[in-house]
Amino acid sequence: MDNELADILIIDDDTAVIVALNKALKNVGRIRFATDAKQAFNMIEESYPDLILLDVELPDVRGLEVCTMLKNNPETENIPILFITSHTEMGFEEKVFDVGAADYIGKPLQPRVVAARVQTHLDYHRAISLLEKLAHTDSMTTLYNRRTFDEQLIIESKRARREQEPLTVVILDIDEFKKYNDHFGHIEGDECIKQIALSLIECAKRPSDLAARYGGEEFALLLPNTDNVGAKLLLTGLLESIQALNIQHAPDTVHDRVTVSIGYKVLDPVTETMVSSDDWLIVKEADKALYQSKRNGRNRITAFTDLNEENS
Ligand SMILES: Nc1nc2c(ncn2[C@@H]2O[C@H](COP(=O)(O)OP(=O)(O)OP(=O)(O)O)[C@@H](O)[C@H]2O)c(=O)[nH]1
Repeated sequence: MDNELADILIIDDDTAVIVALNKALKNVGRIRFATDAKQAFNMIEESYPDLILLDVELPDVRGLEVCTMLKNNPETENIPILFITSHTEMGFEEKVFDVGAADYIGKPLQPRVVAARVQTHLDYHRAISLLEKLAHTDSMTTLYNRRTFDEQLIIESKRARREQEPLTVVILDIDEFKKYNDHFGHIEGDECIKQIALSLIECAKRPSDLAARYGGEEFALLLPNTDNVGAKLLLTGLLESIQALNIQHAPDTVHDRVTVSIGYKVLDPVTETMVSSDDWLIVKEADKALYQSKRNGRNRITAFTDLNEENS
């Protein structure tokens, strides 16, 4: 919602309240309204609002239940919800906060107080979202950062074991990048890293795929539900798309265009037991495969299983 007017959803069956809130918030955001819970859920599904103002008493479902449902859904749990209420009895405030509401606004409505409270929660929500984005992404490439990769690796390896699905981890590294930097300079080096990052984003297309900058000129991919055949196909496409970038390399390099070396490991529930106490083993094995790609001449893909075959 950066630089855009906030999207505020009012859920209330009282027309007078909707009109009053609309007037109070006209400079704060773009207003949508629903008069019952069913209509509200349809509107939320259409596009997630930045903030919800919710009546305690709705014709179909109680406001507290609506709030609980939204807070139990990972897609909507972070939307701030402010209750509109004329309830003044003891314990009511606690109930509102118990179901995860951000705040409540008492009736009769005071327009300036409503606008100030809503603005405060929008600013707070915007700041938290920005901090979360900064904490999880690499600012230079917009890829996820290593911390996010590490967190997701634990989650996805647990899921793969539980659901008996394959999981592929890929590590890749730009070839002879020191020579590129030494020849063209660090600014050009950064541009080269950004272009490789874009190729990764294009190749890892599934919503569950995760592309990360793992270190300086090193990247990682986490590909849930991807077996060896799928991994090979995707990585061959990646190698080709990086070759197609046609970035001239420094003199005295093995390849005259910028290339990458790739190593990967598939945890396959059919061929091996996935019980391992070391979540990082899969990364270490993908890394070993990467170094085999380097040793074999770079600009190539090596699976960890290929190493075992080479050694046998
Ligand atoms: N421009 C730029 N360079 C970086 C960045 N991060 C790491 N590097 C450079 O990447 C280079 C990596 O060099 P090495 O680890 O020696 O490996 P290499 O030259 O790529 O050789 P191989 O990995 O064996 O193919 C170093 O010169 C780092 O300074 C970055 O963010 N920007």
